[in-house]
Amino acid sequence: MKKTLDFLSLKLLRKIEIRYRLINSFVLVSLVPLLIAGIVAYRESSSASQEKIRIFAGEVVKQVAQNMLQQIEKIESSSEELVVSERMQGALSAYYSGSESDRAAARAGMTRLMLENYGSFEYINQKYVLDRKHRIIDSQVFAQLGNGVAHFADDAPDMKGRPYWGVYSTAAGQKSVVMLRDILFKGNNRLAGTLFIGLKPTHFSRIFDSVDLGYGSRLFVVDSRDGRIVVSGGQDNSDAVESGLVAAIAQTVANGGKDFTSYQDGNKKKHLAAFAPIPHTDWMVVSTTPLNALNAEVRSIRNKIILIGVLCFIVSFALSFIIARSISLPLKQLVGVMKETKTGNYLIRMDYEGKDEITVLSQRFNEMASKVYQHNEHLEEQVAARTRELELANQKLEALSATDSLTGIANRRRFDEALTSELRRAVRSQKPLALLMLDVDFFKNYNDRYGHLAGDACLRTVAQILRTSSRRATDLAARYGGEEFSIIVAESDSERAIQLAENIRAAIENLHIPHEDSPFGFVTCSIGVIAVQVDDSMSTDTLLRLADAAMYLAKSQGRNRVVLNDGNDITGGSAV
Ligand SMILES: Nc1nc2c(ncn2[C@@H]2O[C@H](COP(=O)(O)OP(=O)(O)OP(=O)(O)O)[C@@H](O)[C@H]2O)c(=O)[nH]1
Repeated sequence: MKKTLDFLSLKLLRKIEIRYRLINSFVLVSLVPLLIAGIVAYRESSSASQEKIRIFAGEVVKQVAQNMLQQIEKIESSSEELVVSERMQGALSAYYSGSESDRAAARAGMTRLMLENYGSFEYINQKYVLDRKHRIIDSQVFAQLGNGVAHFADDAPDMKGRPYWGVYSTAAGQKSVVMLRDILFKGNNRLAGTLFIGLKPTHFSRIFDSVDLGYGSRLFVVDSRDGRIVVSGGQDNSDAVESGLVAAIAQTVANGGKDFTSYQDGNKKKHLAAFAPIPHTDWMVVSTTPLNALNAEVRSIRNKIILIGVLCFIVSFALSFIIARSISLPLKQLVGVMKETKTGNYLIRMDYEGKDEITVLSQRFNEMASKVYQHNEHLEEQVAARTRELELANQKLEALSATDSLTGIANRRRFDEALTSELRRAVRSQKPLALLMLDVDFFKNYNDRYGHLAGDACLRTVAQILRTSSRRATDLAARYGGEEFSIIVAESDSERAIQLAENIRAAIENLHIPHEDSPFGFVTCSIGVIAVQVDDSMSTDTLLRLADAAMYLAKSQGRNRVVLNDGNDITGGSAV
């Protein structure tokens, strides 16, 4: 059970978008009960209408049959007195056995008798006495009428003493409801004649003329032997009923049914029929109701239900659409902004106005996005700070790697790089490049006398002089190694280079740093100078070698002096 539920709710339904799930559920919830109620109501009201007509029409036909019987019995009982009356019996005896004058008198007597008995009844339009051969015993009657009446009487079944009721139509089409009654001689019980009483059909139809069952119902009396309509109500002028009706009644009666049946007419349309037999006759009072008309009311209810259903569908669809939208749209928005964060955009925010779960979710998302954004910002700041620190450290490292730790001026590495690039530049610019090589005189002695630390201090002082002397941006003073220093002087001719070297030498000398183990009595230096027009063939080694040679020449010439090597020969300087 749980598995099925999980499969339906967590797997199958989740393949459908939320809004479609919601719309479907709304529509189902609103329509299914309505449909069920509608179908039930339709069925109920349909069978209720049929039941109503069954009871109502059943009662009506019974009542009409009752009233018809009363009328029939009334006619029958009055006729019974007439046929046994002395005047009728005497007139008939005279008719059969008297002379011609007696027969004529009998005819006249019977005519009078009939007039006296029935003349005052407006609803009786035919009143004859027929002889044994069914001829009308009245000389006034037309032969054609006489023949019709005779045929009618001939065709009537033997009712074994009871009156027969049938429908007689004249040649002119006038219809009468006729009672035929045998007249017997009282003395010998032999047949003397037949009483023919024709009544206007309206005499019976007025009984139910005013009865209206509604639903297009018809009410009539039918002869069950031939299906002919005896009398019918209202404007109904039909002569006979549909054949299906009589058969259906006969079938129903044969199956034990008493008062209700249904049948199909020639157009295959179904009708309901209530019937009630009129005792002592072959007649039935029948009421028929077309099922179609009966269901019209029900159909109208059904149509109303359909209309309400459609309206409910539209309303529920609109409602469910709005509600589904209120859920799915913010969810979609949420999914959208979440996707956006994949690109790193954490400044995006959800709009939230409401009190539902999605609002809470949106708020939480916004808070989370803010936090992530702040965290990222902080992280970026940290990274930037670290990068700056790293750059500074790198710069420091770079400076350190290019600086001599003792003197603070450029070291040998830095010097080599600078010399290489200045050499290239000088080749390109075709301007002279000068190089000074400086060595502290008798420095071993200085160390030995004053100690290594004093030696270091001395080297720092010399370096300071070099730094302050090489003020041009392109000049570079470096510790070449030990107590040796070098200065690159770019774009400089020998004159300026010698001048610079001389300034340095003099500056060191003028410091008068005591050096008791030097013939000068204080710290001095020897400087070799080169100032050359360089070309592609020249290397840094060549330059250094030339400068070195000049410097050693200065040493060999007595120290504390500047010697120029112009590339051709070495020009010895002298102590100033
Ligand atoms: N205090 C100190 N002494 C150093 C340093 N580097 C080299 N020296 C010393 O410098 C001295 C160089 O001596 P030498 O090359 O023999 O030459 P000199 O004594 O200067 O004599 P000349 O160069 O011929 O005038 C050595 O005694 C080294 O120990 C240093 O960083 N600090």
